[in-house]
Amino acid sequence: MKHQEALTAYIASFVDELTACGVQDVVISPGSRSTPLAYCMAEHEGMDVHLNIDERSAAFFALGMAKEKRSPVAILCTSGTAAANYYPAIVEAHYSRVPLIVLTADRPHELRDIGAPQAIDQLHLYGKHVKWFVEMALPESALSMLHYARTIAARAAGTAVLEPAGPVHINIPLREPLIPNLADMKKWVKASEKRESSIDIRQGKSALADSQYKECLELIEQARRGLIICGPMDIPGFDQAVSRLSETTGFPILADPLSQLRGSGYCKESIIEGYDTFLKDASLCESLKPDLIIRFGAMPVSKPLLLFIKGMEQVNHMVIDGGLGWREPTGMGTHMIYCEETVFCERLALEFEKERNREWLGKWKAIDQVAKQELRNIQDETVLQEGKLFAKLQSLLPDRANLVVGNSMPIRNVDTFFHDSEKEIRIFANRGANGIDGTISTALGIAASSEQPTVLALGDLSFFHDMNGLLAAKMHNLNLLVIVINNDGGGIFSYLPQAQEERHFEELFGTPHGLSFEHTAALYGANYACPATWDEVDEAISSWSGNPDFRVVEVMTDRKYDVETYRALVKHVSQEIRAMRHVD
Ligand SMILES: Cc1ncc(C[n+]2csc(CCOP(=O)(O)OP(=O)(O)O)c2C)c(N)n1
Ligand SMILES: C=C(O[C@H]1C=C[C@H](C(=O)CCC(=O)O)[C@@H](C(=O)O)[C@@H]1O)C(=O)O
Ligand SMILES: [Mg+2]
Repeated sequence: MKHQEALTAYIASFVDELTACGVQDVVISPGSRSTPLAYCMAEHEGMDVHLNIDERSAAFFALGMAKEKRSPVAILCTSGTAAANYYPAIVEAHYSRVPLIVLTADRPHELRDIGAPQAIDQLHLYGKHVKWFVEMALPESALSMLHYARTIAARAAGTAVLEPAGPVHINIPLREPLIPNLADMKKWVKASEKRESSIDIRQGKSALADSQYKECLELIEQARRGLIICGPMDIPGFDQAVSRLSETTGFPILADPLSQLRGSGYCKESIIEGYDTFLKDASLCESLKPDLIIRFGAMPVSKPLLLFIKGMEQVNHMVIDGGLGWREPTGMGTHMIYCEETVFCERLALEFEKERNREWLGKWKAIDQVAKQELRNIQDETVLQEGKLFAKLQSLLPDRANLVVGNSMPIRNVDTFFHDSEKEIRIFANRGANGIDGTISTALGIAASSEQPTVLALGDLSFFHDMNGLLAAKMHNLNLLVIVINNDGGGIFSYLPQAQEERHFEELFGTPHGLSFEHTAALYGANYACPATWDEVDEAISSWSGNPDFRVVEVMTDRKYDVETYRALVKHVSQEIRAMRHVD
């Protein structure tokens, strides 16, 4: 009895504190050692349990939920390789600053490193990819230990959301028998809350030091050809603040598809979306050289933009990072400013009420308009082509939706072709580590926590990589439109230098597999369509928009044709821009 009492009191207190600190969703994968936590979480009214059998999928599912909710989600698994399967999603959470509470049940110390079953070394299992690691003490019912359990829970939740947000790992050794007494759970929760409510771990918004403020003000005041560059980020209200900064400084905003600025009503006048295409033209880059760069968020998807910045010798390049990190791969940053991004914009925008020169902004907007106009010619394509699919997508989506985009070519096609959106589309992708794993599960986590319909667009290898993840849609009756662009392999490699070498290319990089996914859709209970014409694509997607369900739409394309079409279009864009009068 003593053992069960200690187990129940301790775990119930821990779980109650997690919910009190805002952790109200947990993705649980089945196991025995994690039994007391699973039972108490399922029993606790403040905790929603989402069962996901495959731990790799489960962790990405939680990642998607946490991204959509902008708050921490817990994951719980048993000991052994179950815990190791969490690792890919933890890496992505680390680099994309998503708060996860990783709970791994473990064998007690006497069963470690002696050949006992399902006992691996789980201490610091995820290395530097978690912000904090702790191994909890074994359960005890002393009040001080119940307070300790609460403190660990509160510290984990608080640490996960402190900037830069990220995953924290709690390893929980548990001795058999593992069944708690759920009838006593409420009693112990009450008994252990005999103290102030959960520890309040707060963080002030990082502000701008006066000395930095003065220097930023001076640099902006002196600049005549400033650029605001917004990479992947998701800060509610930032769009209005950065739009104000652009308005008062006259600086254009180069907006990555994951900046949440494309489609924002605030930035229409100053947003530039076609830069990935026209910055491929080296001579044009020269005429667009800025005298100041102010960069927010992670590094944009666009490699041409990265190369453009890398060519900026003698240009002041401010990186504004409220997450106190170092996301500066260009090597050209001159000022690393640890200030909350919206605070920075609001503080500095106020200083420039007077009218500023608009020619520079006008030049960028004119070039961008020509580029986007020419890119829209992709609509003339008659065969199924990946670029046209993304160009059409925004007209086919509902007015408010989540668009989750796979890495490799899908995110680059969104960058190139998804613009001038009049709809409220939140765009998500796993750009922390650019993995092709876990994409389906991430999208289903977003679908599970969002009120809006969710669409996933990804490649065939990315689809193959996480087919297991589809089970969550079937188990939890989730709606998701999965658009899989099947070019029978890794299309992106056809854009890379590897494609110059015929030998071994298909074997090592193209990796054709000959799969189509109709049976996969059937296995997981999804509706399925494989449109053969653009009219059928329109029907398959727009009919879903009208009545969302769980649907796989497989669009067959040709890798070689897609590269040729894209390159011809880029060339044409460049020619049209050179033909413009005042672009010197
Ligand atoms: C887990 C993981 N494995 C391998 C890679 C390397 N990689 C990047 S893109 C790519 C091919 C992706 O193919 P697909 O999803 O079909 O997209 P496509 O390039 O055809 O658009 C690969 C293997 C990766 N980024 N992540
Ligand atoms: C496939 C991998 O990722 C590579 C894919 C594309 C990148 C690239 O060069 C794209 C070119 C463009 O967008 O114009 C490449 C890079 O960033 O250098 C990535 O490494 C991979 O396995 O790394
Ligand atoms: Mg592919």
